[in-house]
Amino acid sequence: MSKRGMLIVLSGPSGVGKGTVRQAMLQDKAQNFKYSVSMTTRQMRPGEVDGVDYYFRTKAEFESEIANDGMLEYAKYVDNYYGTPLRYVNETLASGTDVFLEIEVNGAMQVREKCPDGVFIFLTPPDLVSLRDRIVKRGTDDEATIEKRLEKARGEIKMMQNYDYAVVNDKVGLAVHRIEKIIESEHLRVPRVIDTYKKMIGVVR
Ligand SMILES: Nc1ncnc2c1ncn2[C@@H]1O[C@H](COP(=O)(O)OP(=O)(O)OP(=O)(O)O)[C@@H](O)[C@H]1O
Ligand SMILES: Nc1nc2c(ncn2[C@@H]2O[C@H](COP(=O)(O)O)[C@@H](O)[C@H]2O)c(=O)[nH]1
Repeated sequence: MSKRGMLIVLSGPSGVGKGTVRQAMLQDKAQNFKYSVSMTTRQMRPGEVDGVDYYFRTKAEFESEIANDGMLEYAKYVDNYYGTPLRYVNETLASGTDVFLEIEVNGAMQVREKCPDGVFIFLTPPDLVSLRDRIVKRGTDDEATIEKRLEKARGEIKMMQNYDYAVVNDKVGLAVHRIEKIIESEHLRVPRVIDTYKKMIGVVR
């Protein structure tokens, strides 16, 4: 039986750079995880592609997925639904491949309940001024939305205590390196490798 994949959850306030870091990690051919594309009811931003950046759905479609138990987790964030389709995560983990979720804190806590052996990483900004700068420079949100996102950021940063690791995104390359080290170490944790060694002991005897 092949070993089950590891679930990696990355959270952090809006604009901290989760998407940027994840994309940089996906460029690294040595990384062997699949990104789980989320579902959302928010408007598509210029350049975003349905099925790549998100599955863009209506509120009714999203609520029907919830009713059909199709979501691993979901949350409302700044007036829209966001959630993780369950089937892709289950199938990918079962095939032995790691799955990477990039989700906000309330959804992450739902995942924590359901998958306590996941690895929960919180990406932090160096400070709140840099966070604001990043959201403003990204240019995807109007002033009112930026304020709502920043207001949420303080509460989200408090939730860091519920995560296993905190990684500062000062420089993208450094943040990527830190997360890659975490993933590498997590793969070596005894509960994850014990089955392999049990087999070895069986052969020795
Ligand atoms: N280390 C960094 N230094 C400076 N700018 C950065 C850094 N990391 C990301 N950025 C910039 O910050 C902006 C926000 O990044 P990104 O969209 O990846 O954030 P996010 O956390 O995924 O946001 P959201 O949760 O809203 O989707 C982008 O313009 C990105 O280029
Ligand atoms: N609980 C979930 N949160 C998610 C998911 N996908 C993305 N997100 C988070 O939503 C906010 C806003 O994202 P944006 O693309 O509108 O800037 C951000 O914190 C994302 O990480 C999900 O499936 N579940």
